[in-house]
Amino acid sequence: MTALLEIEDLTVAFNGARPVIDNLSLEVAPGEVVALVGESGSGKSMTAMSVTRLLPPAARMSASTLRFDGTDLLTAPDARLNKIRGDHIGMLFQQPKRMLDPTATVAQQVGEPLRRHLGMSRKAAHEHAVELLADVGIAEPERRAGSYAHQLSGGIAQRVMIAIALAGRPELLIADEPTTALDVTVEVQILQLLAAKRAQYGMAMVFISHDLRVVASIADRIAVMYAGRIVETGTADQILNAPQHPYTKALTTCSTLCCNDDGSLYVIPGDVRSAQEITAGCRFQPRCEVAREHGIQAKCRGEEPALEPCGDGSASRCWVTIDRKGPERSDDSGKGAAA
Ligand SMILES: Nc1ncnc2c1ncn2[C@@H]1O[C@H](COP(=O)(O)OP(=O)(O)OP(=O)(O)O)[C@@H](O)[C@H]1O
Repeated sequence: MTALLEIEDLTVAFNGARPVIDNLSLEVAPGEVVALVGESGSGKSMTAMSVTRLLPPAARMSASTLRFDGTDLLTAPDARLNKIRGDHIGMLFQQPKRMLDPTATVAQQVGEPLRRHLGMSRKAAHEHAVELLADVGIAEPERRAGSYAHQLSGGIAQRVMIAIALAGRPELLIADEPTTALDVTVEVQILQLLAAKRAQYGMAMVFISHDLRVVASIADRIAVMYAGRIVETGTADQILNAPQHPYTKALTTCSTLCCNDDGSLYVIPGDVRSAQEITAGCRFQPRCEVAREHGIQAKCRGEEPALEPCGDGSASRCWVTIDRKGPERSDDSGKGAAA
């Protein structure tokens, strides 16, 4: 099937420093939910901002392919990009109350894309905005339509943001940590709403989260990011139940709130910033317990492994998983997945 979103060899760097996204490739099929998972600073948001071409001005981006539904996003003029962002790619962010305009009512904000992109009159946009609020599960939508951001709870504000993002019936929704700022019960409700809307409209999603638990219920496929690289990719089932890469395994342990022998909560030793100092070898190596256990730190320090297919449709960037497969490994295409 032709990919809806195609990213090949995406690299993003700031001020000539080491790239924060390094040769990343990813495809999203129509209707598919792909989760990007990794610790803070691994490059998830920069990947999303590259797709919408909304990177900070200081960022320098390159890619061999960046295509959405046949449109080359690298060369598309601003007017076309604006239209794609409004009509075809919806966006959700972490702090819904901050993303809303404090000076406009809910109805004005939900109605704005309807007027701008669909050419609706003020009255028609208001009526449709109320319908959209009801559609995302907001009780008393008429009353809520007249509310301002400061009058909304975080969960209602995120429902409003979802109504805005889905107003143009986008083919792709990019959701960047959409539930991180919400409490657990509201988080579940928002995840259920997104899953329902995805089923209703058949839209694809790039769902960004630092938490594997959160993406478990919604993702078809998961790409695990570490220090600007995809280190493992596979179906949600593969990543959650049979992770290959030591970093994914460590994230899985964290997400199950596992305890160490002494009863303390398991955390991955070290932090992602240590990867900035790595100039050769695997970026996760300084934190990798598996490399230590296998006594292969020298190899891991010497050369960075490629993202290699694991034989079951998943792929992992780790010398341990590559060695396990022996010398007949296939090439590092990463197609249909990520590199
Ligand atoms: N304006 C900027 N100038 C320089 N570096 C930046 C800028 N914005 C982001 N970065 C760096 O880019 C890297 C990737 O950031 P990004 O926001 O994509 O990470 P993330 O995985 O989404 O984490 P988080 O969930 O914390 O946003 C980080 O090291 C970050 O410090």
